[in-house]
Amino acid sequence: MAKLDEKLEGVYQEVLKRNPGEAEFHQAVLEVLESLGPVVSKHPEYLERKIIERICEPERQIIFRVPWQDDKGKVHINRGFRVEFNSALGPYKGGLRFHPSVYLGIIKFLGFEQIFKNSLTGMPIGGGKGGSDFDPKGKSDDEVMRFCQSFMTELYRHIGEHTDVPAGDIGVGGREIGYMFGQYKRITNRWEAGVLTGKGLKFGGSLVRTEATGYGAAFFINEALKTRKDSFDGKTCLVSGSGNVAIYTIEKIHQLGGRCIACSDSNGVIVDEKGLDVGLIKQLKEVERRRIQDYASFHKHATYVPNGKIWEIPCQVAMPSATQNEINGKDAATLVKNGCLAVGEGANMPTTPEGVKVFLDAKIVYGPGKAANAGGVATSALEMQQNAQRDSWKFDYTEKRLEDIMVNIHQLCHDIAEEYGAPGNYVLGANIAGFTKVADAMVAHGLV
Ligand SMILES: NC(=O)C1=CN([C@@H]2O[C@H](COP(=O)(O)OP(=O)(O)OC[C@H]3O[C@@H](n4cnc5c(N)ncnc54)[C@H](OP(=O)(O)O)[C@@H]3O)[C@@H](O)[C@H]2O)C=CC1
Ligand SMILES: O=C(O)CCC(=O)C(=O)O
Repeated sequence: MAKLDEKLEGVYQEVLKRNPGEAEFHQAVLEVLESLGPVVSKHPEYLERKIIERICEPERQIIFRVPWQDDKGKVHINRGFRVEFNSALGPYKGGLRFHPSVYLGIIKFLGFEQIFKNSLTGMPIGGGKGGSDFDPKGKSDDEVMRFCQSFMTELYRHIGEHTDVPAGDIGVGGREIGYMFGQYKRITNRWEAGVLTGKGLKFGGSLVRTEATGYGAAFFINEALKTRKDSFDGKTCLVSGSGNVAIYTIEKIHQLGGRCIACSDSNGVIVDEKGLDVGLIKQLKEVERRRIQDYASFHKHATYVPNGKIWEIPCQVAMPSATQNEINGKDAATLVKNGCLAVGEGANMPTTPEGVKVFLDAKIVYGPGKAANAGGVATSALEMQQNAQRDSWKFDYTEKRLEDIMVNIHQLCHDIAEEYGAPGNYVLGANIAGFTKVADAMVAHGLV
């Protein structure tokens, strides 16, 4: 682990003291602070004005009760969160996660990452994140609807197209966004498309938003491979998860000439050496809401490995697209030993600090989540633009906008890494580029 600059060490110790028990948040903060030593030497005003302390302290944290009834009439109480982290560049923007593991520390790490990611997109969006410890798995549509309505019955008073614009994340897709939009409209009596993104295409959604995070991550790694005179062509790839990000990462890798041979869920891994059948995965996961295990009953040549470890399968490109800390130091060493040339993070913070060190030391291509998966939120900002114009753009045009944004993000991270004497280090490039823009805006806004 890099040693922190003395002044930044003080900031970090304060973060630990003020936010006890929030391990994921501590991890996300430390990773950013490790990159900022040379920045604060060059810009002492950031320290004088306590910009870093301010960035580490959310502007507002909302925690609320979410009561709902299941189909049998039994009452359940979940906890809802929205952390409005930083609005220096625009309204708070970031997804909602519904997963039983959710607690304040996870929402804060995600919200903190979102500040820098959103800055990298070049769009006018601040950082925020929210969610609940509600588990949508195994719930009926009606149960999910009642939960979403109860969740929005509190959340509506904190959000708005110029204030805070939530979207999806783990466990929150088009169905959940639709129910929440309906409840927002009902409570406020406003048809305000820009209040949520990831909406259905018939009521203000944008083409390409569904595909954007996965496609964007593949575009980013494609750019990084080009700097090494390489491409996806003919590469064997692994993509963890089998949700929104995973599905469209696989699809774009195939379009770019690679072959994904495995994906996963929290129960196991599916391996298809012929290349995964994306159409089948979409049908199983998006339409029928089944488990990835069922893939093997449609393709007899594929194998399902219960509790399998996807990172043990030899590959040239790995795209973790499930959840945080899914690649540890040992997994990273295995990937590198097996010939992996590039890792692109579709998920947020999927690699532990030990794993990141392995990738950086090995000097393979390593695209950290806040840069590589920024295509989702960038396309959400494009959805906001279309809503503001009361317009809807064509698929090809919107996809080209996404690709251009990802090419720019790659270039920015690449150039900043070179400028700071660490060529090829996209972690440093993303942290410094993302941070500097927010910090300069905060300086300009005065002490707020
Ligand atoms: N959706 C978006 O636009 C964006 C998402 N991200 C990040 O991408 C990642 C995936 O999100 P998304 O695809 O939207 O979510 P989905 O809910 O669509 O899919 C999540 C996938 O990851 C697996 N998964 C989730 N939690 C765990 C866990 N604790 N252990 C093992 N597997 C797990 C799920 O398996 P199972 O069904 O078994 O739980 C599922 O296959 C997250 O890190 C998210 O923060 C980043 C940027 C934008
Ligand atoms: O589209 C959005 O607003 C949020 C996407 C998101 O949650 C993320 O980038 O992690």
